[in-house]
Amino acid sequence: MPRFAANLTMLFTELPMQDRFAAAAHAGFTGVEILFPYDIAAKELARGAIAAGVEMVLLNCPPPNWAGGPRGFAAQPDQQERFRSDFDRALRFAQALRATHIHVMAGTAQGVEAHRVFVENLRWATERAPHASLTIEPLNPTDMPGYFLNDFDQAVEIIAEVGAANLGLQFDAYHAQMITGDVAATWQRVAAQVRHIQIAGCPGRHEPGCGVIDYPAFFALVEASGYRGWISAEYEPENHTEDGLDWLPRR
Ligand SMILES: O=C(O)C(=O)[C@H](O)CO
Ligand SMILES: [Mg+2]
Repeated sequence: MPRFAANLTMLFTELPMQDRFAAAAHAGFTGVEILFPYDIAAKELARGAIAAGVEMVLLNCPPPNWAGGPRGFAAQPDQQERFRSDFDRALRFAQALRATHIHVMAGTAQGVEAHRVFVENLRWATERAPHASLTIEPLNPTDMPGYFLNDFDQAVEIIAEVGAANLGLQFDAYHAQMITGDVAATWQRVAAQVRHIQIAGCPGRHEPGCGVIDYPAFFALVEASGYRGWISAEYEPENHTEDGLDWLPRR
């Protein structure tokens, strides 16, 4: 059975960040992720995770914070210097938090030069942090217009081109359904590259129990593929987070 993590940027937002770790543990999650943790000192976050007994599974890189910033710039040709310094900051946070994965966000960009820069930045980052697991995640163009990485085949090609053992695919089932209309078939195509999974109901991006994705079937498929990583709940709760956790296995 895969392990389940709660995305603390989106779940338990009824509480201050420091209290979300314990709330996630109490609800039955054994891991947590925070999209952009950089507004809070890493030591403080690490204390919260340790006290609650949850593992830090993932953080995003760059940008520096969640409020109003762009969704990354690793594929933006004029931002390579900034990418490198912000990646180093993400690495320091990941080390302090003992985070399993760092999600490298491409940002809005298009064309051949963006592809070249993204590959170059990813090569640099995988060499800079040979012991870190880095991921890239296709985001659907309805929610994230103009985002460079918006297709699963494109992501698999980029991972192959970078050719680093510590770079893999972040498979968000919500985005997969939005992009391809068939999350199960997409999973079958790319499962070998997947390092991390995120889930939400589709459409709407609410609880995994609502919408067209059959999550019990998806979890069975994932398990049958031999996936042993995390599945992270990354959705906007319809109401109070605690009231919408019926989908979580083993509760
Ligand atoms: O949008 C998503 O699905 C993500 O996982 C991004 O990291 C959010 O910034
Ligand atoms: Mg996601």
